[in-house]
Amino acid sequence: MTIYFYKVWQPYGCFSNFSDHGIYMQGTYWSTVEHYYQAQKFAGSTDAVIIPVICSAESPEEAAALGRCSTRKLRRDWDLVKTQVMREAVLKKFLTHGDIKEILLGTGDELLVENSPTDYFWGCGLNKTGQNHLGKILMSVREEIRQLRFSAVISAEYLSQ
Ligand SMILES: Nc1c(N[C@@H]2O[C@H](COP(=O)(O)O)[C@@H](O)[C@H]2O)[nH]c(=O)[nH]c1=O
Repeated sequence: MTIYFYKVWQPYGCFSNFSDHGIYMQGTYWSTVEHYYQAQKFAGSTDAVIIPVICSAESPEEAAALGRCSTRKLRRDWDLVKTQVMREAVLKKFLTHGDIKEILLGTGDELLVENSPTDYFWGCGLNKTGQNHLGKILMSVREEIRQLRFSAVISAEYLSQ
């Protein structure tokens, strides 16, 4: 059965990048994945001064509004790197917070879909034809964490022999 998620207060809200799960990335604490992701749009760009402002935004909504401001200059390679930037942040989130890691692993092999009515890149969009890149990242992070756990069990068994 497909698992749809979107807003933090809805079922599986911890899969949203707006969920209240902070991460350390590059020596800095980011209140949510969304804060980090929006700030990375400006890394190395002439508008990089906005990065600390986004980092200290009061909420993920405010961070997203700052990052989406169309008058600021995005880094030139943003379209090439944004999926990797997002994956690294989402992986860090689930490695940092054990409770939501178990929720993610508990979804087994179910299809995860960000049910955004407006976003056809990260989500599935209103008519469900979107690319669902956030759902795909979550499923790949789930697989990576599963493999890490499997390797740890095998190592422990080997050491105890
Ligand atoms: N969850 C969620 C959203 N979705 C998130 O928005 C981000 C994409 O931003 P951008 O690349 O600037 O279009 C990405 O993290 C996606 O998961 N947007 C919202 O306005 N509200 C929300 O509750």
